Amino acid sequence: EIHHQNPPPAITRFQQYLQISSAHPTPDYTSAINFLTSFSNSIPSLQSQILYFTPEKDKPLLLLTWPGSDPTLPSVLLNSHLDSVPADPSKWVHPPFSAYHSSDGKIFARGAQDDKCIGIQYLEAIKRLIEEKNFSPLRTVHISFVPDEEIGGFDGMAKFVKSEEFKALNLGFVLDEGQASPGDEYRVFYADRQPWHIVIKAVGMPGHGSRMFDNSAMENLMKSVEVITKFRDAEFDKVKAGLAANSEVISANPVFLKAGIPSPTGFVMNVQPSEAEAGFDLRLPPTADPDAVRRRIAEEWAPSWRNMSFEITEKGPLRDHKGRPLLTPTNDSNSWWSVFKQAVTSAGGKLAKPEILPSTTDARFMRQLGIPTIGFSPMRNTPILLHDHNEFLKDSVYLEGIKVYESVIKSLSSFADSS
Ligand code: MET
Ligand SMILES: [Zn+2]
Ligand SMILES: [Zn+2]
Repeated sequence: EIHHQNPPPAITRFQQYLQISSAHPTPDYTSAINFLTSFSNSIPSLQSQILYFTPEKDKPLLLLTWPGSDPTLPSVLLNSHLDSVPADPSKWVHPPFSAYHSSDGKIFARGAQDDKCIGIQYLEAIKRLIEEKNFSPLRTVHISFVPDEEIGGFDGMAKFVKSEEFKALNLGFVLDEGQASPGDEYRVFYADRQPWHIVIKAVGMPGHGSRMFDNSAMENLMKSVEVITKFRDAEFDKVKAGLAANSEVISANPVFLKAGIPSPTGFVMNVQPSEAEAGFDLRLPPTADPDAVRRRIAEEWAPSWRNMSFEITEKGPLRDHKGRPLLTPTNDSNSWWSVFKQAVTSAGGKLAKPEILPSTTDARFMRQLGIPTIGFSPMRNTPILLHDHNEFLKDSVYLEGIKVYESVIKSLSSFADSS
């Protein structure tokens, strides 16, 4: 039972972090970093530094370090991102940056699940291990708060992993964000799907709105949209038939359509335009063959014989430097996994069968370097609301997550035998 008049300090701090708007397109990174730095300064033995990877120094990355007693051992990184996707206040029952605490314990805010919860839970867990349990780690533990994850991470984690500072961390294992679990078991992720942004463009004959003719830009675009929709349905049918999980097929979802000749009242209605385009968000599971997808796009989705062209923007790596898919083993061959799993169990939690994440995180940049990385956000009995209106997390679930991290951080940082 959480008292609303006098909530525990951990709840108040979570609300304070949520009240800082770090939503795109204008994330307030400075306030977020100031808040986190001042909290971290109040925890003994945590060191902090701010790194920048853009010349404008407008995208800070906060790196905290809890030194272990044996700094020669590979260290543990706990990662989260500072930013969030935008929120349209008119679609929310409570303002998205109010962190409103309802009488049934829900804390409403953009970022409550994705992923400000885990960033500050890491710190609360470390604070308790130091102040209440008098625990000191064998391995060094690093905590990173990175910018720009939601826009691809290119000025954030993608640059960080290439830096000297990153190499010096000598990482053995990374925890990054996962997703909420509607059931009793925590979900856990060993891979991500990789995003490709596809824009297809059609050109064609312009003409009077009344004329029937072949090869208009609109006709060409709509034929392609039909072909892509068929592909989408076939992939989705595998999921509906129970043959594959959502995250094990290729998703191809339309995200914009752009055509027509603007006029002061809307669009010119009696002219058939000579250009039209559409955008798709594709997500490829690690098992997908990227060359086959590229061929399909060129030959079927945007064939030049239909006056189509296309652009593929691959938002991150699909393979490591040895050409292997980006997967972290979740079996006994990975002793980090065994330690992690045991720690969740001893905190009273249970892990669901490890999954591929349907969306994409910064974990891909660490996995590309061959560093074992697990996606995990300890939220169970919680609806999946990331990027949705009215995103919330229950206070009790949030506090339970801190206990899980206490156990996980303690075990990972005490783990003596690295293989
Ligand atoms: C485009 S990189 C990933 C951004 C975001 N996390 C997503 O899954 O959509
Ligand atoms: Zn997100
Ligand atoms: Zn996220």
